[in-house]
Amino acid sequence: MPFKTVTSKLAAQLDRDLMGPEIGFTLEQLMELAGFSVAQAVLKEYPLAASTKTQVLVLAGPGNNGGDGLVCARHLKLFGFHPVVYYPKPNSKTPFFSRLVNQLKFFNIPVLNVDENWTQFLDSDSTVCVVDALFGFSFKPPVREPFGSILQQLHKVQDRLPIVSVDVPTGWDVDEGPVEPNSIIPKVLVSLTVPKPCASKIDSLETQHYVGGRFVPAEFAHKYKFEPFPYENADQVVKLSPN
Ligand SMILES: NC(=O)C1=CN([C@@H]2O[C@H](COP(=O)(O)OP(=O)(O)OC[C@H]3O[C@@H](n4cnc5c(N)ncnc54)[C@H](OP(=O)(O)O)[C@@H]3O)[C@@H](O)[C@H]2O)[C@@H](O)CC1
Ligand SMILES: [K+]
Repeated sequence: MPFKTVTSKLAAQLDRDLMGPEIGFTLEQLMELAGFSVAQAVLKEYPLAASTKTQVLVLAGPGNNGGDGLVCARHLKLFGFHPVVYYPKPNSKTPFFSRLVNQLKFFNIPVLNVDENWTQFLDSDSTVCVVDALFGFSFKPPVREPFGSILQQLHKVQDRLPIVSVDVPTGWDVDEGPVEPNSIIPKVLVSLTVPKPCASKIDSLETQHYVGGRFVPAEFAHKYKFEPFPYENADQVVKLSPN
């Protein structure tokens, strides 16, 4: 399905618009829907009935992309998966993020800190997939540590352990795509609200492309010059390619 994209600059403006005084969404509301939609994409791609594996490794970054990952982990648990979260640089700017972490503890979901051994979960015998919620549309290369080393590890295992990237494959230039030679190639990309330009660089033979974050009416989509996506029923994601 052909799709329009919005640049990183426009995506940030769209976000501010949704959370501005006129429309009035809160970050918490949008993040809940964003994380919920990523969990739905995981379930659609890796149905529990098709495998004996249930473990999912969620890598959460320091910004809102990481927050989507924290929410996603909670919904994955409700769906029947066993998520483990690696959260090396907790967001300390707002208490909301520590509340999301408390919710994970409430759900008995392990949250590993920077010093803990997260690479033990890069094991395709027990792990279904890795959710890449490290960076989204505000990422500016080059990547700083510890995230550079994390990406190197992911690059090494990506042929045997599928990566599900949230909004933007981490390390990709949001507008240009995979500019670094060792960029990760996700098996699934879940664009949020509307794909960013890097999504047009994915190879549909390698990467299944979904859009999620079902939170704008048609008029708002038209203001940002894209068509609403053909979500079915109560689905929070729609597959754009291959279809
Ligand atoms: N409307 C929507 O669609 C919604 C979108 N949502 C989600 O929000 C995402 C955008 O979130 P965001 O703006 O917080 O930025 P994000 O990409 O998480 O990264 C910022 C962090 O990364 C850091 N950082 C940057 N570059 C770095 C580097 N090279 N190396 C290391 N660190 C680096 C930077 O640190 P700083 O530079 O500030 O020190 C900061 O801490 C979006 O993609 C979507 O997933 C939903 O939650 C809500 C509704
Ligand atoms: K990401």
